[in-house]
Amino acid sequence: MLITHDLTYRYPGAATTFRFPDLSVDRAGTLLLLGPSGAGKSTWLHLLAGVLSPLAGRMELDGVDYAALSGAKLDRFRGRNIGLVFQRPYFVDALTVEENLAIARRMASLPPDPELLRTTLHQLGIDDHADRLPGQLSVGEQQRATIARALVNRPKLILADEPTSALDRRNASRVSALLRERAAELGAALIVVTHDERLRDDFRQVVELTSLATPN
Ligand SMILES: Nc1ncnc2c1ncn2[C@@H]1O[C@H](COP(=O)(O)OP(=O)(O)OP(=O)(O)O)[C@@H](O)[C@H]1O
Repeated sequence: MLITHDLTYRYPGAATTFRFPDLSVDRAGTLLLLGPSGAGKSTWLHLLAGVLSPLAGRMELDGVDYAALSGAKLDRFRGRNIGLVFQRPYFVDALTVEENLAIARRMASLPPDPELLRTTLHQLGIDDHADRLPGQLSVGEQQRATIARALVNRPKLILADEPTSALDRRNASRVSALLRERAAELGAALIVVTHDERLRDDFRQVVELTSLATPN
């Protein structure tokens, strides 16, 4: 379960501070954070991912307090427990799709599991592309490969930043369904931040945001 309490963040030198509503997301819960561009959604997701550290407040995932972790421990915690899906895929271009997935496991110090990689790619309908380079996939296929990579460590929490904004209606609906199905299968909590209104009805919890920034 993910819990946050009184989270705030300020970019260095900024005149405003972001204040985030408290969250409580159960194991296998789904949450959509819906808001306009610039509201602070990506900032929020980076905090939840432990990529940014809050100015104040607490975050806990399955009883582990983020504040107790730093450096390599935090990287390892993230690699093992949090699956990240960004709007644009970040792959190692010179490696195949399957090799990119294998790296995600290695970076989290998890043992190789070729069977799991193949199964995951199959579930996402891109097993035919396992041996291709990421640049040889369509945008929709790359997005599914990104989701596959977020799943191969069997995370407790999946965080997705605008996973559907660049996709047409059919692919957006497919990606939304895949994220929810795979999260449910893993028993992982799923949080999606987006301005894509098309996702509104797909999620159990929806939090609508206006700007989260307030003057210091
Ligand atoms: N590194 C940074 N330094 C200073 N300000 C930043 C930085 N990153 C983002 N911001 C500012 O914080 C605000 C929120 O940005 P954020 O990316 O979190 O919004 P968002 O809701 O995800 O928007 P979008 O949907 O356009 O990505 C914006 O005004 C942005 O300019």
